[in-house]
Amino acid sequence: MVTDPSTAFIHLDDVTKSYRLGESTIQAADHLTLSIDEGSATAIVGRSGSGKSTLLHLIGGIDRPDSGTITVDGQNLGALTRNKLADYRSSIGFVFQQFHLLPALSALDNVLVPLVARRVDFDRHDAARQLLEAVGLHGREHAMPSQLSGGQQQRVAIARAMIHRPTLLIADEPTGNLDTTTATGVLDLLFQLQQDHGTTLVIATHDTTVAAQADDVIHIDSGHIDEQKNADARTP
Ligand SMILES: Nc1ncnc2c1ncn2[C@@H]1O[C@H](COP(=O)(O)OP(=O)(O)OP(=O)(O)O)[C@@H](O)[C@H]1O
Repeated sequence: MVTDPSTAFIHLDDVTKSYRLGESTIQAADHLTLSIDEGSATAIVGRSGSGKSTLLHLIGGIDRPDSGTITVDGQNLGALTRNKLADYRSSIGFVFQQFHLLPALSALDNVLVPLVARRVDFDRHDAARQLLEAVGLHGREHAMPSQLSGGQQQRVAIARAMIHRPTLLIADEPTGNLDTTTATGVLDLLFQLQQDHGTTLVIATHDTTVAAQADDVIHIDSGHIDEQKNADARTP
């Protein structure tokens, strides 16, 4: 668990983000201060509308805060130019509730999408095949998304999120569209990949069982932190 913000991989200091909705203002991030360790798995839990996605969007550089600072891997996101922020965003692996696979591309080609126009020092096809095998889809490389179940499509999406070897993986309700058994398999896979690759995982979920697998759990309500605690459930 993080004790020193100066050594944290992700640090938010007094971050706010509000949205105007007609006459009213919604405080989606309400003076958030938190730290996340490199290589850890952090669950963001809270009821619908509590601000989980907002927090992930701020960490992922998809949204900019109204005030406060966000530092990731030593970079102050607020100080980055538009191009540098785009580079930062593309360095992250994102997994969403909707799988967002390209329907005209095979599983293998979907996994390769993040590497289009990117120079890499590894064999991209080998890497994609290995990842599809790691997510349990060996033999389904050439299947089209429409030929895969929801759980299998999410596995492809996870492989796609990992293909560029991100140091940070952000997952927003990744099991929201899956039945309980399939969801458990997908979560186990995310945590396994996180451990195997030393990736920092930040996962937002309604699913309280996720908390038991995470290193840290941040409870949010109405945009502010109710509690940040070490789940202390993982065997060393
Ligand atoms: N673009 C937007 N414009 C206006 N209000 C927004 C916008 N995005 C989010 N909100 C509001 O901000 C609050 C937090 O939303 P957010 O999506 O972060 O919650 P959440 O915890 O991820 O919810 P869910 O679990 O339902 O996805 C909500 O009240 C939501 O309606």
